[in-house]
Amino acid sequence: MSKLDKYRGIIPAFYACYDEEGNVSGERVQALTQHFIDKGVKGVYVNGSSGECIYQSVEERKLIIENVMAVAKGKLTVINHVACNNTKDSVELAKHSESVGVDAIASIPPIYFRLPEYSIAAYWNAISEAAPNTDFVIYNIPQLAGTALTMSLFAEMMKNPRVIAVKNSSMPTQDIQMFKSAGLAAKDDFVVFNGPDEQFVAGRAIGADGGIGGTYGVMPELFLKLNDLVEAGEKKKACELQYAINEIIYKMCSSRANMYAVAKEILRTNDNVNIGGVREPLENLQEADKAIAHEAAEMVKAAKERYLA
Ligand SMILES: CC(=O)N[C@H](C=O)[C@@H](O)[C@H](O)[C@H](O)CO
Ligand SMILES: CC(=O)C(=O)O
Repeated sequence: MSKLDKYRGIIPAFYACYDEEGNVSGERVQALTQHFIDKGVKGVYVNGSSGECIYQSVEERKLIIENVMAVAKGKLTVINHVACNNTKDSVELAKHSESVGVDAIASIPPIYFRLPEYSIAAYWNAISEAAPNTDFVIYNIPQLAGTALTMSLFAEMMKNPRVIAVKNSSMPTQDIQMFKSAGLAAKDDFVVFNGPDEQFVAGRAIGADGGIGGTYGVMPELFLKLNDLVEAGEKKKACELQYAINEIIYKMCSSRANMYAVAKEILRTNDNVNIGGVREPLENLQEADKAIAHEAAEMVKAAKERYLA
């Protein structure tokens, strides 16, 4: 058993939880956390893209992780994404994360300005130093961040003993292999998380230890089953379930509204968990989007009946 086994499995990306006025709701954060515990997932990835972190204040992000920890402590592996695009605020969130006892902190690179690699490394290392007893996860999501994790930057970050994983959301699954191989060459153990939910089976096949995903939250049972099939070497069944999951994701992405608004409507419909809407400029649901969300919710139910029997 490795110290890093707590990261190996299905880790839903936590959604932003708002009240009816659009304010962060601690109560709803706790309800969603409990919902994920009941579903049996390995952990949660808080305050990431799916958590709408780039539209939230430092204080709101503290409130969110405090409420997650109030329910999840000892029951889930908790990874808190702390990047704020400036070192000072990110350091503050890293410190706070350690004080509330998260398992790991994570960070994207700084966005907007194209910074040299030594500045990105300095940013990540400053954040990591602010949580000296907490694991650190590099978040590689070049299509949104505008900066990719290169092998030279990765090699530089391997010098930091707290860096234990990459959450890889780039589209080439080969990137997973590259980080996994280089990580294991540098350290006794190293974790790579699959990012693109639509490629879970492929990502696991090429070396991902598990996954962190933005759509797991509306169908955790299906991803848990998918992970079991991969572990059992049931390639044909795994592909069949992956295809069914992908149809659900394509449906979720077919609305005018933001995908997370659709995800929240599915949670309300299928699971009776109400975490509000999305924060502007993300687009909330109009009637046509609600119909799409309800179709997706039905597809989730049908897939559960078909594949979990
Ligand atoms: C670009 C992006 O946001 N990727 C997420 C994290 O890696 C995924 O989990 C997606 O939300 C998911 O694959 C749906 O497209
Ligand atoms: C995985 C993902 O969607 C997130 O960063 O929240």
